[in-house]
Amino acid sequence: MANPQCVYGSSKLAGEQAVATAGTAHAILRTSWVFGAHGGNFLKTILRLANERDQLSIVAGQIGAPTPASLLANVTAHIIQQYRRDKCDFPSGLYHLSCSGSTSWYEYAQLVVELAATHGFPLKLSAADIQPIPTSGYPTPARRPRNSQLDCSKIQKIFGTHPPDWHDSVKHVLAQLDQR
Ligand SMILES: NC(=O)C1=CN([C@@H]2O[C@H](COP(=O)(O)OP(=O)(O)OC[C@H]3O[C@@H](n4cnc5c(N)ncnc54)[C@H](OP(=O)(O)O)[C@@H]3O)[C@@H](O)[C@H]2O)C=CC1
Ligand SMILES: Cc1cn([C@H]2C[C@H](O)[C@@H](COP(=O)(O)OP(=O)(O)O[C@H]3O[C@@H](C)C(=O)[C@@H](O)[C@H]3O)O2)c(=O)[nH]c1=O
Repeated sequence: MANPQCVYGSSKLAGEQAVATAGTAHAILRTSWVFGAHGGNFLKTILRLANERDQLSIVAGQIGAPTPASLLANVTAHIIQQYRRDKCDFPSGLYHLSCSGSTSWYEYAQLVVELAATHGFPLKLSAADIQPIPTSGYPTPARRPRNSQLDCSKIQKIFGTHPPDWHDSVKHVLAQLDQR
């Protein structure tokens, strides 16, 4: 059951409820820790900071699954195609969609720096210079969930989605950034 921890979470839940009660076919996708080659996101923040600083402190007490924007785009396109095919039988509802596996922000940052080094990105630090810290060590105005993992079995069963492992998606985006 949803239990929003902050104003952002409450606003997302209100949006979901408005869509679900609007009386039309719909698919609501809940996701986590979105990243990609475009726009701002944690992966790109770490690449920038790793080129500016010789040490980083990253929260280790929050877990989740990094999820590429491309997965969300591809699955959304697939769902829309299915809606066009079977309008009357469309399985409207709320779905979870994230990569498989899970990690902490700390381990995620370490992998980003390790991969960045193999691609020859400019870096002032290595993965060993990243320190794990508790959530209290990185205070933010909005409370962050300790566990952002999502059970994605429903979208797998209904739409046949098989999310990739988060490591592979991070590797793919680093390779994309390398080609720029
Ligand atoms: N980032 C994450 O980890 C997660 C994000 N989400 C949800 O995914 C969605 C996208 O998040 P994220 O990519 O991080 O957000 P960003 O703030 O990076 O991007 C939001 C995008 O929406 C556009 N936008 C904002 N308002 C409007 C509007 N009124 N009409 C049309 N376009 C608009 C912005 O356009 P412009 O650039 O022109 O301002 C921008 O391109 C949000 O709903 C967020 O709550 C959910 C879970 C995790
Ligand atoms: C830059 C930085 C971040 N962090 C931590 C803070 C936070 O817990 C975590 C991620 O920080 P960010 O500011 O990138 O991301 P944050 O805004 O917390 O990310 C969230 O965005 C919203 C929209 C969501 O829905 C979530 O799924 C999630 O992706 O990393 C550090 O510990 N040290 C650092 O130097």
